[in-house]
Amino acid sequence: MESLYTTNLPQFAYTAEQVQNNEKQVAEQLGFDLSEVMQKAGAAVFQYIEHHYGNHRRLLILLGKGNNAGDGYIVAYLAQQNGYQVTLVSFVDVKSLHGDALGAYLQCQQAGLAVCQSNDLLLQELSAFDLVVDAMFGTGFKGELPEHFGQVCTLVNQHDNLPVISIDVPSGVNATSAAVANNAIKANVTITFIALKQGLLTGRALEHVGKLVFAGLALDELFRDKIKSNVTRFELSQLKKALPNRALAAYKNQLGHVLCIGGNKGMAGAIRLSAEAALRSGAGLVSVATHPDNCAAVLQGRYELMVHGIDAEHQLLALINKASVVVIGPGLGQDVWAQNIWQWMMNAQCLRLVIDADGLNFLAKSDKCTTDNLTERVLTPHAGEAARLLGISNRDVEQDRFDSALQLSQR
Ligand SMILES: NC(=O)C1=CN([C@@H]2O[C@H](COP(=O)(O)OP(=O)(O)OC[C@H]3O[C@@H](n4cnc5c(N)ncnc54)[C@H](O)[C@@H]3O)[C@@H](O)[C@H]2O)[C@@H](O)CC1
Ligand SMILES: [K+]
Repeated sequence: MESLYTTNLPQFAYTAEQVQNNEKQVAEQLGFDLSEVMQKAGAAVFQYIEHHYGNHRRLLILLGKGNNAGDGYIVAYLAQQNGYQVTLVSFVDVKSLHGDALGAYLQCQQAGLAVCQSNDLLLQELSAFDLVVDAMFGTGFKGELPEHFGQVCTLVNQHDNLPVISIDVPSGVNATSAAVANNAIKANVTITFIALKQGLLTGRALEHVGKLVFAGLALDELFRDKIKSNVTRFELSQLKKALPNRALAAYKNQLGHVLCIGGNKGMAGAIRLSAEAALRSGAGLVSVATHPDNCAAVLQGRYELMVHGIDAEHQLLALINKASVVVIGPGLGQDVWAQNIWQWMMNAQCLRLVIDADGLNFLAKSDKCTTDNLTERVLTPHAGEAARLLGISNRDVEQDRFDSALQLSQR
């Protein structure tokens, strides 16, 4: 039988809203209604279980009230039909189900599958199960988990040997912003449908997603062609393809010259690592401008580097004039030596500037960014540095990493 899922993830990612607002139209254009799409979603998850957890015969399926639960009911139905022992636990009154989720529930009911309401006794007995299917919340989730959902997620997370498959999105993860609710479930595998959700790709969400698997449900290609994505996912293999081929007769002066500025007294490591990374990723020439005390340490064992001790910032001029890309910040520090270099650089002309680490700290303290004359700038903040640059808390950044990145790019 044809595989209904793949571990080769698409390149483009979308918000939950983009998927919700467009899946119906895309499905209809292909001649499906959404209840058929739900059947396909359930079938893809069940096929994954059969292929990868086929000897895990006792399934616990945790259900909410929306269409994510609808997918869970379809998985339950298919598993029961194939001889699995299935226990369904709903955290809402099944009377509140409606639409396609209700249809999927009725399909289970007709097949004789009973649904338990969440009950403490059952939750104490997780060792009676081989696999948990998380169908509590999907793309509809925002904010914090209601307490009784959070309690069961915590319990499941504590059972290290109990694998969890999350349907579409791990419950408690916001599929758009990558914000993670308290007590969100930690999946071993998340099988996501139709289009990759951007919130599954970054930050703390990664710890909850586990292995990410994609099931296009036959809608993915049309969806991708019709809907513009604002988030592109890169894998190393794609980055390799993006690098131009080297001519056989190429020589180092034709392959770019990176200048790495940083490494204060006693902090040679970061600038050495960034310079070495530039060499390894293919730069023809790499120069380092660092504290004079670091020259020997930076050069040690990496004799391709051209290392310059900087006593006075004007010494940078000759180096910048030769560089095609300048990196400033790794191990730069915050003292007078570092400040002088930073100030000088902010008035210098260079085509491309990567600002990292202490460079970002200086940038956060500047009342205005004096690098406006530059044509290309790349900032590489972690969440803490991004928070400083935006004048917000780390938590605020983690609540929406995409929006934070967008705000930074617009400054
Ligand atoms: N037939 C369909 O529409 C299809 C739906 N799909 C599934 O449907 C999912 C989306 O379904 P829904 O839009 O119903 O949403 P969910 O099933 O993700 O969420 C259910 C409900 O939870 C509520 N909710 C959100 N945050 C909450 C919070 N913090 N506390 C309490 N309640 C909260 C929402 O208002 C929503 O009504 C997808 O993730 C996917 O699994 C797929 O099966 C494809 C087909
Ligand atoms: K889920």
